[in-house]
Amino acid sequence: MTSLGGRRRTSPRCGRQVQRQIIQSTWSSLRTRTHRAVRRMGGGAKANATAHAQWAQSSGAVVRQAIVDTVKIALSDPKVKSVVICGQNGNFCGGADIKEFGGEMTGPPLIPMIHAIEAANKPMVAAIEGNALGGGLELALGCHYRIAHSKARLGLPEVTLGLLPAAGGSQRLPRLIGVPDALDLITTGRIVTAAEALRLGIVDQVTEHNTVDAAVKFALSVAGQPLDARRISTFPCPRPPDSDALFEEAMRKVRGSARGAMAPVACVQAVRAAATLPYERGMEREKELMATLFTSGQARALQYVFFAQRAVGRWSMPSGAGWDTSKPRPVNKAAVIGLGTMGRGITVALAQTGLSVVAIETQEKQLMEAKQAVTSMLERGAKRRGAAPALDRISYSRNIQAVADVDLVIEAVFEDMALKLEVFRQLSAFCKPGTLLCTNTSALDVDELARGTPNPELVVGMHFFAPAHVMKLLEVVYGKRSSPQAVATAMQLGKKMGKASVAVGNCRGFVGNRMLRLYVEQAFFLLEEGATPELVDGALEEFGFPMGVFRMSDLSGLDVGWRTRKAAGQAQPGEASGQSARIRNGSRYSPIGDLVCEQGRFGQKTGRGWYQYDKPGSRVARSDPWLHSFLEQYRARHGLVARSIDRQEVLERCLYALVNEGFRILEDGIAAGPEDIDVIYVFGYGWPGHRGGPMFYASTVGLPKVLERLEHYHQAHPDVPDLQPCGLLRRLVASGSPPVHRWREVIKKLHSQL
Ligand SMILES: CCCCCC/C=C/CC(=O)SCCNC(=O)CCNC(=O)[C@H](O)C(C)(C)COP(=O)(O)OP(=O)(O)OC[C@H]1O[C@@H](n2cnc3c(N)ncnc32)[C@H](O)[C@@H]1OP(=O)(O)O
Repeated sequence: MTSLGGRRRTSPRCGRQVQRQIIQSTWSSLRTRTHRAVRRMGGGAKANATAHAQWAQSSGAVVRQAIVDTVKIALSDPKVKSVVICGQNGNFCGGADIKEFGGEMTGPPLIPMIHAIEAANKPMVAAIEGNALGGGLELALGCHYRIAHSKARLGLPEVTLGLLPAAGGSQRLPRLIGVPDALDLITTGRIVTAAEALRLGIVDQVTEHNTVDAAVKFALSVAGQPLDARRISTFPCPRPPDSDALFEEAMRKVRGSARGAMAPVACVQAVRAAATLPYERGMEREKELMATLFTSGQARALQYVFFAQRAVGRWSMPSGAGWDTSKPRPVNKAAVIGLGTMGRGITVALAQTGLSVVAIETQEKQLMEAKQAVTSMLERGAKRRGAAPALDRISYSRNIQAVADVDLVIEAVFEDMALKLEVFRQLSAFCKPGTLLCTNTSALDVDELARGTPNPELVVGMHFFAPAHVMKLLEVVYGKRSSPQAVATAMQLGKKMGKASVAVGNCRGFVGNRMLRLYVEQAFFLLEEGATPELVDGALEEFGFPMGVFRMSDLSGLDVGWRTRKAAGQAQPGEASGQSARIRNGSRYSPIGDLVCEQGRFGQKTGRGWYQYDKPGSRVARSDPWLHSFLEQYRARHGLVARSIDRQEVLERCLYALVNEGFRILEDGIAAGPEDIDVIYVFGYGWPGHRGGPMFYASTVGLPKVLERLEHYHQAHPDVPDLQPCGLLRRLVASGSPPVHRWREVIKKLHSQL
């Protein structure tokens, strides 16, 4: 048996040898070690040489070369009976280095390397600790056996990067675990635990102990046994009897869930090739499909989102404080105040994270209902994950004094400033010193709330999205006086809850809702000018949103925005006609949404909204003749002449207005960079990931074009000041429209000149 570091040990039990190949799968930090290892190998590798290597294009070539060489040596050495391939530092291999995808491929190609491993005449065993993802799992699938640690995670997440598993993964996985499960994993990129991998048949054994030792023991036990039945590429692909229907259903599902996204469709096509073609032809199809995806704009956009998601973790505040200078406080116990829909979801999310939670609701009946709802949400989640529900982590109380020993409170009462101020006053009296006070609000002023407490530095906003235990986005809103430590604590808690957490400044609507207002407003204006909800929604859904603006409004309830507009003094009762009915503070305003609400049409919950539904609560939207004649009468009353509007105009008006506000947000320093806005939109507002978020999208359209179209629409609608192109957009265009990752430099310069 050969050990790490080039020392050779002989198995005391059988005297046979196992070659261990170390694949280094962490990304940049170990490059130097990679090079050292390469030099060692270059200096005359022996059969027992260790390859510390990295799965990356630049050094990935080195890894592949090392694997090819070492496997060759191991196979030709009669003393070596079996080979174990493992990672280093507890990690098998997380897959390719995404940053290197644009570069030239050098070194031995991956596919022949995996084929050589599979064709080996000695048992090749993958010892999987940590992650085996993407190319990492494809390598493991080329091995004859896979032994995983119980904490390992396995998956083919390529689809989330706009790709498909193109090193044989799309052809081997269905042969190994069958078409339905392979389709699920490959089209969703879902990552599975070792236990699920064992149940699915991806791994042969799971160990709680040292994985490499277990794999070595296993490798020795199978040395000399025939391998023909272990080469996955030679397996016939099990074909379900109704496979045509299965693939059609899979195609319908991916087309419905990721509208316009190419990768999930290509994944279905690749698995279909595995099920219908001999392996070699399937591999050709896999290659063909990957060739289209690899250089596509969609793959670039999704890979941008991957890095943007990580970039938002490196948050900063205008003061310069940020993730690298602010230490979060430990949070072991938290309280949630108010157990409506949001409070319940937040309670579930906290309990699932492993925190002790005190859930407080003053009304007995509501408390009982909430307890029941939270319990069933936790039970459903636990069943899905195959874990025990975290019921005993939650205690329920009607008394706000139960917050006395918590480290952090999330207030989730009704969106009413007076009510929230009163809750914060009580919290300040009952919490122990230093308790962080968070408000779950989608629009209220965090500074005003903070001013009402003796310790404003402990106050931050945590804007969750409904349902809070499911939606991935969290806006962490810092006020003028929030301490960096308070922000760091909220950001870390968000990360622990598995949220894409984005730190943003305090302004009306924060980032997401501030931009959304402009998007919705343009949709209303388009209705006034001649569009229908169907036309607007059709254009937006074709663009890739899961729901257009009107369908989404029906789902979330029209009354929510109406209440906000009434509170802001915008919505006024009655059907006044004439120009003044459509002007607020000197700017164009559309009362269409208010008038629809006055009819008691609040969307799905009332069975009527922008569409009609079979009954209240039903989800299938049907075109509503009432709405169309309402629009005609409205236009007639206001002297508006309907004109023909095409989908292009719908997209430009709605999306560029939203993007323009994004530039204003960057200019105001409410978001630190375009990545923050893009992550908020992709994870919280259904912006299609394959378009990369609104700011990335603007860069792909071309900033000069966005500027020109905004100027055009502003000229056509001078009463809509929001359409006036933002100064930052002009500045970026004047500086040659740099790529999105360089916008921060321009923004920094702009801020330094203010
Ligand atoms: C023409 C055919 C060519 C075929 C070539 C072969 C193709 C193979 C396909 C693939 O393998 S695609 C890649 C598949 N793998 C993944 O998608 C995994 C992505 N990574 C993750 O899921 C996670 O990072 C992790 C591995 C589970 C680790 O999670 P953890 O929370 O511990 O760390 P992070 O904060 O996510 O990442 C740390 C650090 O590393 C960077 N990074 C992570 N993965 C990659 C990667 N695949 N490529 C480049 N860089 C990666 C990440 O950006 C972080 O760095 P930062 O500087 O802090 O941003």
